[in-house]
Amino acid sequence: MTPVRAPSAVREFEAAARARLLPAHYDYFAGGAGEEITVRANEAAFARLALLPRVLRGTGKLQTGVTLPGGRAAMPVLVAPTAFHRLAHPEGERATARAAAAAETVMVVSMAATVAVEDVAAAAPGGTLWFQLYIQPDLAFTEAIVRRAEAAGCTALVVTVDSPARGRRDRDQHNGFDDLPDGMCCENLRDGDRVRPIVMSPEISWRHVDLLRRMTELPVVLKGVTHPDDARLALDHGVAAVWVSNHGGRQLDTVPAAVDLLPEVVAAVGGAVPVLLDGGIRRGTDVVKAMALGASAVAVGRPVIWGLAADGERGVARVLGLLHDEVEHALTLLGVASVHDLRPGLVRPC
Ligand SMILES: Cc1cc2nc3c(=O)[nH]c(=O)nc-3n(C[C@H](O)[C@H](O)[C@H](O)COP(=O)(O)O)c2cc1C
Ligand SMILES: CCCCCCCCCCC(=O)C(=O)O
Repeated sequence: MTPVRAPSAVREFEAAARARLLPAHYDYFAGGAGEEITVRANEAAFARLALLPRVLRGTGKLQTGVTLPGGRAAMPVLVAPTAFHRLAHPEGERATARAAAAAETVMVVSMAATVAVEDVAAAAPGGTLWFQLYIQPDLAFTEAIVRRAEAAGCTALVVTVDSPARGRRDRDQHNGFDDLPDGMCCENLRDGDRVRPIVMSPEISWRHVDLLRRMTELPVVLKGVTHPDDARLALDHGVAAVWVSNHGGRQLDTVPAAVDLLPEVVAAVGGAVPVLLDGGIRRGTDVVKAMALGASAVAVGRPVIWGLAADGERGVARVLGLLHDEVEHALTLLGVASVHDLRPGLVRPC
């Protein structure tokens, strides 16, 4: 009998995950807004970028660690906030957090997590957690959530600003996916004996970012910036980092690929704060391309879900391990010793 091999590339986890997930749940994780043009563009844009290695650089020991406002990570790949991990695996966000801590990277806990942020933190003592927030129009409730994140030991707040409304997800509408199974809920939305719905409000504005900054000492990272003018405004409003993201193509369809937006945002930020990026990262070569174009670190959403659904904590650990190994391998072949030495000249369109 032919032995079944463990996936040797991140992309292989998707098939393993799909085989284990209910079809409607697979569609929720994999899908995006509208025609999913942006979903596809995110990955395709990396394929259109070529790497141009240098030779005989005597690089020796490699350096993949990065220091960010909310702490240090041993690899430049963070776990992006994604909702509903218990749909993928019974251990849910606990398993993800353990794997992220073992990889010594940051896990951004979604406000829509199916395990409470306190329990995620308890599952992975010593891990670095950031908390992702959708600012709720009820500011007292927003503040209560921020206090929980602080008390749980989160070291940064990631405020998602690309969601003044929910994306139109055709797959979810077709599948009638509009509720979580019994016994599962957004645990961070508990308010006394009820669980509030997440409100995505078009009324949220820069004024709320200012309010939030006054509410907490935690560094505020703005996730979902695509326009360079917004990156400049973010600096005016004192954010600690700008996160370029089109939400994995799940919000406004036909927004350009995230990596194509990166250079203009990096230029607008001008080194004042770190710039993070997510969307379509599936290989170590994608990571080094993004960093060569100015990202301080990147994050992965779906790859973590695929690892979790395929094999729980072990699957997430393998996904993160593969990406780490591939980053090191790409650095070696590029003739670059440190992720901090990646420069735009190493990348060109093809
Ligand atoms: C299933 C799923 C759920 C997500 N949930 C959230 C969320 O709760 N909060 C958030 O800010 N972004 C959320 N995102 C967006 C991710 O943080 C990230 O921007 C995106 O997944 C990156 O693209 P990638 O999946 O190609 O890596 C979600 C993405 C997916 C795929
Ligand atoms: C269970 C039915 C859907 C409820 C929608 C809540 C959205 C939570 C935010 C998750 C997210 O950002 C995403 O991209 O999905």
